[in-house]
Amino acid sequence: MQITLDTPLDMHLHLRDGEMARLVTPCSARTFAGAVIMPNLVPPVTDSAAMRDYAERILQAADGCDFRPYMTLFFKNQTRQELETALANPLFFGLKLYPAGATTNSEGGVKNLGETGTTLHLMEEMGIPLLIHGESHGFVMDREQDFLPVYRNLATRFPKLKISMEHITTAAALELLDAHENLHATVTLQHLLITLDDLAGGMLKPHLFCKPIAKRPADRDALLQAALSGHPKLMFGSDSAPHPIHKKECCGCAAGVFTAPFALAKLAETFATHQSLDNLQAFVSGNARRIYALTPPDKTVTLVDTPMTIPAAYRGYGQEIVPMDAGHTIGWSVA
Ligand SMILES: NC(=O)N[C@@H](CC(=O)O)C(=O)O
Repeated sequence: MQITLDTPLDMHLHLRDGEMARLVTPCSARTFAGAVIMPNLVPPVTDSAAMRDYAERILQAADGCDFRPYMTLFFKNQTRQELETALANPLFFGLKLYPAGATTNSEGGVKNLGETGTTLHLMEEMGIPLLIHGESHGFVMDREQDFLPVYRNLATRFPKLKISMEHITTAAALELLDAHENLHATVTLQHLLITLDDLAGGMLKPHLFCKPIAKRPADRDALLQAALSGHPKLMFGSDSAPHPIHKKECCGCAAGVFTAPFALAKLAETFATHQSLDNLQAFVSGNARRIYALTPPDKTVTLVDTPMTIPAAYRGYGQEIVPMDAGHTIGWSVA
């Protein structure tokens, strides 16, 4: 069995910077035609000059692969002038809003959502998508669910604003997605496959720890069914988020799961296992292209049902990252 995918897109990706970016960027650029690049560097990418320079470093790190970084700015109540300057860069994609402290490097995020209205009005008027890390500061298993009223409120107040609920993890978020025309969502590989049990039900698995945390079987099953069915508002966004091994295998494990190098192969295996390969194209590209009218570089990737073993670690440029399912064999690989 095999499948050829056109212009695969990763709609939520962390490439970091410096040596780490040099190691991980080719892992995505080899198989994806483009990816939405998250701005949570230290310091975060808040203005157009920093965004332009970061895009340049990513393109250099992509090592000759045809790969379009769709760049985001870290939401900071940007002004009209700042948004216009960003829009002048053809690689600019949207603004990513982090509630302050919700996840890795988000300390400078939004403290008071009530103060975001002016920028959101401008974004609506200018057609700039809003990407949100939708978690409250409550109990960890309820953070996404607690945030859903915020999505509802924003979707209603700004009906022309394209809002993406990033890396959704609950059946409740899926329901909300269907209730508002202007809501869209990304979902990761790990949230289609694992629950809290896989992470913490037995021995603690740091390489499965991310934000939002994996939820209940019913949530995982609902997300998987939606992806397998090619749900038209659901897009693949790996949230592949590399951390060096010493920040994962330690006391105080950083949140983030690294999946980029084999995400498409694992998705192909998953969709094939559920006789849903026909819907993979929509999930990994078609939906995103339609929702955002994207024209990524032409690129096709053929996946075959030839097994591959996920490496124990990815090493280079003085970095070492342990991926999800390190050392496991999966049934599919890139041809
Ligand atoms: N997903 C994560 O657990 N971590 C991401 C940030 C994020 O997307 O939440 C990271 O940058 O490490």
